[in-house]
Amino acid sequence: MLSFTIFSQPTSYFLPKPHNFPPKPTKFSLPTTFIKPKMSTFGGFSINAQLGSNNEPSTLIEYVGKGGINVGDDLVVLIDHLQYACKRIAALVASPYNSNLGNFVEGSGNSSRSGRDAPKPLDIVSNEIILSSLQRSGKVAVVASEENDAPVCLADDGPFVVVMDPLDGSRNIDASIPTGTIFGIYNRLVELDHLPAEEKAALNSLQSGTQLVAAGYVLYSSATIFCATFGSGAHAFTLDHTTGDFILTHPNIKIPPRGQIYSVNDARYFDWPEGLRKYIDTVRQGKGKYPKKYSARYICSLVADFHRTLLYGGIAMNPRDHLRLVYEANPLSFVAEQAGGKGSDGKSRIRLIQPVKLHQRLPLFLGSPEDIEELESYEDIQQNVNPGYEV
Ligand SMILES: O=P(O)(O)OC[C@H]1O[C@](O)(COP(=O)(O)O)[C@@H](O)[C@@H]1O
Repeated sequence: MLSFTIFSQPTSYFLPKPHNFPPKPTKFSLPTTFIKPKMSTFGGFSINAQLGSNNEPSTLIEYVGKGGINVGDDLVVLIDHLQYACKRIAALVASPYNSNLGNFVEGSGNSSRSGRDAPKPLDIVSNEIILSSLQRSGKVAVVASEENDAPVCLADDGPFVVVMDPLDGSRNIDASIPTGTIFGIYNRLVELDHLPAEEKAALNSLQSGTQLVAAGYVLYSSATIFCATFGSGAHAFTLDHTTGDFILTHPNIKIPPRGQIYSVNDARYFDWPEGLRKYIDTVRQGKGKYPKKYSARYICSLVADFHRTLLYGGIAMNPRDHLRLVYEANPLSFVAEQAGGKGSDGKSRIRLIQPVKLHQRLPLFLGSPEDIEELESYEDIQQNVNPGYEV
């Protein structure tokens, strides 16, 4: 039985606001710091506000629309609704002292997960915010979310299927640690239209990662960043709080072919297999193919760890069966590949793994191509001892 509960949520979250948040100035004049676009450089990657032909910065919607890569009107409408939802989540995570959140009991919502995995209030609210935006877009037939046991049917004739983790990393939320939304977009499989609703929703959600039309993530951190691929490179847009627009700041991201950073929860060292221990021991000592000692960075928030890896290079990994193929590994692998990187489960390319169930978990290694290849050469890198950690 499919369930979709947005109408029973506190109305304050779901007032059908007109789609004009925040109001757009008629003529936007740029602060000079934007016109002289070089802002900073990290690891050889320069962050620029890209100016369009009218000398104004390109917004996400302009970029995907007719003035940019022109992904088609339906997808533009979907992305417009998605970015709106993500701005609402950004505002919520930045200011979570909303009394309505108290109405959500930890572990409530439409998910049977419990213990460490039980959804937090902000997980549930973020899920509802995105679901209601996608429903209003009229462009989405099915949404498969981490927060719902089964896929949710929206508009029967919607051209797209969305898979998502609405708010990853939320267990750190009370410490204001970065969180993120992950999404993937597929075409609806029209050849399945004749099937019963539940069956076609499930099959539409289990498409292979190679069929993704678009994918990305939104990082909620010191900046809110919408990073996406539509199959022609990976591009990131930073939320400009003065106008409410996502501005193209990182066009055509290229991950460094090799980084000097590994990102993993190494408290699990003694549960790791021999190959993974050996790899980490080797690069820590600067004895790998790249003869410099590696550094460790681990936020324990997948989007944040992946975003850093995309910009600085190296590997973000979780070697145990924890992260989800459909709405975490596949979308992030698509972005990684479009930036010249790799997404692997330690043995195979992620996007070639056929999903068999919605919440399927697997080891995940994302990052610089040379680092991933070197790590894979140790062969025995998937952690099979997975006792169910408490924190
Ligand atoms: O406990 P581990 O293995 O370090 O896992 C941490 C990972 O789990 C996550 O919190 C995701 O877990 P959930 O999908 O259960 O929310 C990631 O953000 C993070 O990378």
